[in-house]
Amino acid sequence: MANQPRTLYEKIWADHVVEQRDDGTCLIYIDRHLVHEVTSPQAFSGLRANGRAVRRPDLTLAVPDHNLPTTARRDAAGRPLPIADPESAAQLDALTRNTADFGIDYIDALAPAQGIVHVVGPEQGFTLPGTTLVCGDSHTSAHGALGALAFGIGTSEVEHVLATQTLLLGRSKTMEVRVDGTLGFGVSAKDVALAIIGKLGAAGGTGYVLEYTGSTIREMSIEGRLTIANMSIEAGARAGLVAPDETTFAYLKGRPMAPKGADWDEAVAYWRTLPSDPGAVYDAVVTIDAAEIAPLLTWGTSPEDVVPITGVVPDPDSFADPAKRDAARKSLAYMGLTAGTAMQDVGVDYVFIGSCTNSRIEDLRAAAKVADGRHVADGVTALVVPGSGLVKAQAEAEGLDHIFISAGFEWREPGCSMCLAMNPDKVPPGQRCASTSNRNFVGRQGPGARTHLVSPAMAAAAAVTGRLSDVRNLVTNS
Ligand SMILES: CC(C)[C@H](C(=O)O)[C@@H](O)C(=O)O
Ligand code: SF4
Repeated sequence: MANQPRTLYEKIWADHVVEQRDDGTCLIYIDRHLVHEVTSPQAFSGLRANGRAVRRPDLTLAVPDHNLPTTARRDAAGRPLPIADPESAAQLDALTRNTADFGIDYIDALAPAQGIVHVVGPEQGFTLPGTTLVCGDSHTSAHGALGALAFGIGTSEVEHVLATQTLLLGRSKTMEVRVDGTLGFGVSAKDVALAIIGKLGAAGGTGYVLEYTGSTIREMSIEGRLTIANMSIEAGARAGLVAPDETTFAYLKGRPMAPKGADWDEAVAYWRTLPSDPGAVYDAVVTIDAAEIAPLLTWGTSPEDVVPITGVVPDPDSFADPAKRDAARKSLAYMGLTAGTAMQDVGVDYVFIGSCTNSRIEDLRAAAKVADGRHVADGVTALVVPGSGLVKAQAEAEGLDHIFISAGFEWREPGCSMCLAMNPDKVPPGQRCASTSNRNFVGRQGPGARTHLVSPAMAAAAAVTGRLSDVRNLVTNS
């Protein structure tokens, strides 16, 4: 059945099978491997212990992001500043040593291109359509926005890929997530991502690779697609794909690690063959009407706990499923919320604009548009953390840093920052944060921290009003 229509996932999979095993699993060739400081140290130790080399250092790229403080990295004289936390310093030193010893490309903490691994990959043109891409990090799903089959792996798999450039994998089921129509005023890719997770549930995508299709996705920038693919894992899916198109090619052309000259033309010709064939069959299909998506946010401690900003804190008793009722009760207690409270009546103490979900230039522009000419409300600490040094430089070239700083936001160095409590940027216990990141789990932003996931524009709206706010009341539709 050579001519049977195939999905994008099936095509990429078929092009990477090295060996099919009797139990149905396949040895899959891995084209790209991203490495960060948290999940790689034991993998390198394993290689050393077994006297192994990295098989394809040229297909491996390392960058520190999770542990790195986002305060100034050099003193006034330009000398590098030491990292205060000994554990972070040790992990960063280990990455520096490991990449040097094994001959791996390394964007170090002081390099202009340093940033969050999932911002850096696409930005450098390291992430390419039709490739298999892995990283010891769950949000590797982001890279699927460019049509790469990209997923997170554990540390032992990191070692396996370093040593062999392959992985033993079982096939996933496919789910089409179709979003059609025009997004309303004030509604962004983040709201689409939250709408999808709200609909699927945090486990709805388990066992599937999602493919995002439909006119809304087609019309979306790569930045927006990255936001959506990034959160695939929050719906339980291992990966999320967007078929490559002209938007993808325009984004990648000329990037430092993208193919050049005749190689580029050849690559684009291949990439054009990748989109799912008409009539290709998915194991499941979900459709969403873009016009029905409002600016959304989370109320609880799972990314599926989604409500429109015009809504209220739900009553746990309103959930049919007893497990969900119980979870909702616990969530409300943790979040310090009472059922029936209007979301817009909830005050915030912190605002975090950053993370691999929402720290690219378009995200910062959207937040700056709201911040422009306003001021962060009294008692609110607001951080803007660009996803990479290149995003930061671009934002500064556009004057966005001035807008943020004069509005009272802190303008930081790139890194994971307040997305997770692995570096000095933490939300104190009991404090509430409007955050553009992707996880609102218990303790995610610090022990006892309360997180509401929002879009960049909504985060800026919360910062300047001091409460969860409808961004549509703060910007004009022009
Ligand atoms: C630290 C890392 C392993 C982790 C992940 O896998 O995603 C982190 O990036 C996260 O977002 O929780
Ligand atoms: S920004 Fe957050 S979600 Fe992304 S890799 Fe870092 S810790 Fe994970």
